[in-house]
Amino acid sequence: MERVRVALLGCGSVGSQVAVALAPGSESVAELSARAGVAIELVGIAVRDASAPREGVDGVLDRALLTADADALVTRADVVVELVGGLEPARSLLLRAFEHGASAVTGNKALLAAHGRELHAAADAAGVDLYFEAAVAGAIPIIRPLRESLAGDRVERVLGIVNGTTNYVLDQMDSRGETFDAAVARAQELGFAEADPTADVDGWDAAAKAAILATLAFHTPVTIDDVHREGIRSVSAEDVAAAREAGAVVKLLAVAERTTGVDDAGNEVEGVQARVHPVLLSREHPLASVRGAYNAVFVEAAGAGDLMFYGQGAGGRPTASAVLGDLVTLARHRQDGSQGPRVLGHADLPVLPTDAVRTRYQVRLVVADRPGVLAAVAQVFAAHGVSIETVRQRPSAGAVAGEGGSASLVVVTHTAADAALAGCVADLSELDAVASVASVLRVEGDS
Ligand SMILES: NC(=O)c1ccc[n+]([C@@H]2O[C@H](COP(=O)([O-])OP(=O)(O)OC[C@H]3O[C@@H](n4cnc5c(N)ncnc54)[C@H](O)[C@@H]3O)[C@@H](O)[C@H]2O)c1
Ligand SMILES: N[C@@H](CCO)C(=O)O
Ligand code: NA
Repeated sequence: MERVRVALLGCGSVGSQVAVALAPGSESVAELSARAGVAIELVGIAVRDASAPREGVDGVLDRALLTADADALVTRADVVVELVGGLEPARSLLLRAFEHGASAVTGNKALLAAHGRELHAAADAAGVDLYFEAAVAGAIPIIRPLRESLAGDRVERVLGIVNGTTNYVLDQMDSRGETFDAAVARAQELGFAEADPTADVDGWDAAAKAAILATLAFHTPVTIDDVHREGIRSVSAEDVAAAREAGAVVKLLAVAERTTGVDDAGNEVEGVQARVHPVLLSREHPLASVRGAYNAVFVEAAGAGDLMFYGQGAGGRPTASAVLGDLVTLARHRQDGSQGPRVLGHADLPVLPTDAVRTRYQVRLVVADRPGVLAAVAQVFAAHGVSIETVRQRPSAGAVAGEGGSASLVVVTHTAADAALAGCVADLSELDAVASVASVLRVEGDS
């Protein structure tokens, strides 16, 4: 093969950076071609409006490369780089590319989390590659480590801070004492958060990434519908302040793990679980040090032990770095006729239902400081079969310390099922001695 023809679909934040790096005649494309061992040739860029001005691209690239006909463009390529986002037409364009024998690179987590199984199967059937390093944690190499470097190990658990917007918001609440609304507004001003921050703050973006991480880590197709999802809207400034006092931090984590649960037929089985929710994390945990809009993925493997991957999870240039890395690999594969490792095809674990989630919990109560209260509270946990790990008591903020006042009681449980915990909370609220259940948070790492 003398050259690898590349079709770029989409010329937005990420696509425009990829386009500039592949500009015909540029030093950068010459360098990428040298690394690939074959000439990389950009043959076209599909956009919505081929006549619209394009900042950053006009003057760098020949406008004749722009086309509004993505369907035709994919049939002229050896590698298609999909950066339009969304489910359609991205899905159909990739399937069409595979039918025509092209490989593909995508950064589209939403598409992979919904239709990954179909797309991987279509690529396998066509004998071509589908690479997607940019889809999880942007620039951070995490797909390739899971797919290739750890192929000889047994991954037990993956914990990720995979959404920069929510990490920025929680970090502002922690470091500046801001409210959730003020922190979201600041993230929007700085361009981290979208005008409609739903996909980020409600955990949709992280859930798509959790599905992809779980699929790779456990060789089992996991979709976004399989992911238990809670966002960060319920996290209050008081939760974050209380966490800080207790030497912990609140983070939105994507968790993919090999665990046991109860399947739909009521049997205890080993399986895969994927979930996204806020957690209380000890400041000792490596993920607690991930500040601002940065991302990190923490992998627990049987042989390797703990690994952590850290860096920028978003932004045009950082994300384009991951896309271009995939492109160089696929160009090499086209040149030597090889193919990357299969993603699916050796599934061995069932995906556990989302209501089978079991985690540790921290329950913060405001209680009367008088005899018998602790025993009454402990009795509620016992009645629901929830085992207590630690109990801490201190005077409530503003309350007079000592007997007769009110106290803040912080109970951390061992692993418990959601339903059992919900039963505890309902019964605790009914106790005379309990003024309020101030917060309920899941716990990861040592408390
Ligand atoms: N921006 C990031 O930081 C980031 C990080 C990781 C992954 N990603 C993923 O990369 C992809 C692209 O993201 P982005 O931030 O560049 O988005 P973007 O919205 O900036 O760019 C997408 C571009 O595609 C164009 N487009 C949409 N439909 C089209 C079609 N049918 N034909 C031609 N063009 C079309 C849009 O007009 C837009 O210019 C998405 O899947 C996103 O999830 C982005
Ligand atoms: N909105 C995402 C961008 C990368 O997917 C984030 O905040 O991390
Ligand atoms: Na990545």
